[in-house]
Amino acid sequence: MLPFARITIIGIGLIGSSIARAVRVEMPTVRLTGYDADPEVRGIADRLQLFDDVTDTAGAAVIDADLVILCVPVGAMGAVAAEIAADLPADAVVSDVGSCKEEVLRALTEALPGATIIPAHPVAGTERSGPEAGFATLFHKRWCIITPPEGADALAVERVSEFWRRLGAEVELMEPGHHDRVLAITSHLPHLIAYTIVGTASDMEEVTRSEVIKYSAGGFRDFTRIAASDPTMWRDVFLSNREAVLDMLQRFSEDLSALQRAIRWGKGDELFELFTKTRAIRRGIIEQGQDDPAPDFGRTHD
Ligand SMILES: NC(=O)C1=CN([C@@H]2O[C@H](COP(=O)(O)OP(=O)(O)OC[C@H]3O[C@@H](n4cnc5c(N)ncnc54)[C@H](O)[C@@H]3O)[C@@H](O)[C@H]2O)C=CC1
Ligand SMILES: O=C(O)C(=O)Cc1ccc(O)cc1
Repeated sequence: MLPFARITIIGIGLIGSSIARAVRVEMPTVRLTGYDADPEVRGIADRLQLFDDVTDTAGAAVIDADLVILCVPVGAMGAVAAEIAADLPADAVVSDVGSCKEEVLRALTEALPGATIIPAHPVAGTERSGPEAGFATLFHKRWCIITPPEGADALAVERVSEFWRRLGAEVELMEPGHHDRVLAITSHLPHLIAYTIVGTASDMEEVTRSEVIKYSAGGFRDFTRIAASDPTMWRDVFLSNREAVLDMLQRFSEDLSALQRAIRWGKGDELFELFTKTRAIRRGIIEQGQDDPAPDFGRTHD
């Protein structure tokens, strides 16, 4: 049996449109409704026939939904939840796909007291955004972390888990605060570092900058892909997960200072030891089948 029959997606960007496409493939009998605050995005969603219905207001989109998934930047989650509050059916499950969970859960709970809220985070994406960037296989073999609030309805948690499994994801449950610390180091800090290094390179004098572009071999190119990620989305991530990101950043700066010292004093053995350890981590990731799918996905879905 299908976990949900009438699904509403609010925010039709990379993630919202990918969910819509995947639902069409994996659960074709589901009735899909979409809403986006941007009329141009609503027009594109109509043209691409991603939904059975695209509505002009958030309230109209949720009126008969049994699952509502908020796919907007994390800083907009609370406002969107407040917008749907009056029209949300009492038995609907509300979920989201935000990259940070603790503050989003607080915002959703405040805007929707008494609603069944089961947040989720598909750990899958690319640097691209908007409805045309999405694709149906985005979640295949990727983790989806469900972060239920304390005392959450077990059946609702299982229905949301089953929904994500049907889209091809592997589901894991996690406490929201723990999720935010894990993602701070595995996703948020790497993005911050990419934004910094590309920013530093672009601040160089004119002649060096053109050489940076000309000779951007592997390392720098990989950073520019990540640093091309959506500015609104990532501004919101850093403001929402402030504590955990600042904590990881502190540790990172200490480790960076240690490396700086090792280079200054010619401690090659320290450098070698670290690089050997990090190489093993990369190999471990590949063995688990979690190596970087994004660049290929991005290219084949242009
Ligand atoms: N981009 C990625 O790789 C991943 C993103 N996420 C999370 O998914 C969420 C969506 O991200 P993307 O799809 O990448 O962003 P996106 O920029 O592609 O799409 C966001 C959409 O939300 C709409 N929107 C913004 N404010 C709104 C509002 N108040 N009401 C209705 N619509 C509104 C925008 O018009 C836009 O179409 C974010 O919370 C992000 O943290 C999660 C996993 C991966
Ligand atoms: O494009 C990449 O490399 C990503 O890291 C995609 C991504 C961005 C944000 C998330 O919360 C999860 C995945």
